[in-house]
Amino acid sequence: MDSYLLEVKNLYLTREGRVLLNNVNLSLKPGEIHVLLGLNGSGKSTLAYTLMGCAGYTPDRGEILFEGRDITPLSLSERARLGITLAWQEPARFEGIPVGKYISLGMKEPDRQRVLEALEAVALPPAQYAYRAVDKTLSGGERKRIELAAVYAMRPRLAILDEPDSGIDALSLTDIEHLIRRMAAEGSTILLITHRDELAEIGDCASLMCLGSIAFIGNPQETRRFYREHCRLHPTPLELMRMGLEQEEGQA
Ligand SMILES: Nc1ncnc2c1ncn2[C@@H]1O[C@H](COP(=O)(O)OP(=O)(O)OP(=O)(O)O)[C@@H](O)[C@H]1O
Repeated sequence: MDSYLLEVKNLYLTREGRVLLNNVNLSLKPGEIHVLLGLNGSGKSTLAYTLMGCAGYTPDRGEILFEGRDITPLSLSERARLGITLAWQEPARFEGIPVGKYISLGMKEPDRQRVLEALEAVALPPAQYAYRAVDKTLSGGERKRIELAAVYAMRPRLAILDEPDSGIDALSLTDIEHLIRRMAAEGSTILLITHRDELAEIGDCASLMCLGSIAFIGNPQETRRFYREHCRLHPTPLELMRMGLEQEEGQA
């Protein structure tokens, strides 16, 4: 029997009368890179916040298991202590502190060498960036890379990366891919959230989220194809039903 690092079972979340997560089921094996694709507004970030235990994202029903343990009742900081981390879509601003210090905030023990490695891993030359202040003179893409460096530096058990590619140019997309592979090689399990289907190729497995549900799970090529053929912003009920049928046929 497979043992999973993360198992999401029958997760539902309703906010302001809207069902944002609708019976989500997802399993990640240790060391796996799992890509979660989906259009804008399909519920990817909502799932990320719910997995992380963010305030206001307590599920109505369902379970989140981490190494077989039910972590659904745990707070964000308790989950962080288990080694779960979320790289936000909009990186947090700690105005004024040096970049190197910011990167070391989440590390169990200060390790200057690891901070420098983390900056190199996101292609930011340490000599230029380690002592520079985290402030509005950094570009959006630089902030994003610093956030990723901080996640890398802390060696998380599970890293939830919410659109690490947004605001980053095509050239540095390669750096991001490289970083994600490196994290996985060092033992982190990755849930990579994106709506750029070309990024799915770095996954061991890929899922597609649609209207708060997982509409398809397969290998990256299958999921990409399904995404390209079926996903548009407002699928009709008939299209949704067809998606369900095709997924079932694919699994039969
Ligand atoms: N706190 C909230 N209250 C009500 N609706 C919300 C709340 N948070 C998110 N939503 C809605 O839930 C839906 C899913 O949003 P979410 O941010 O999870 O989508 P997403 O797939 O991450 O989209 P994107 O790719 O644009 O980041 C959207 O329609 C959004 O407006």
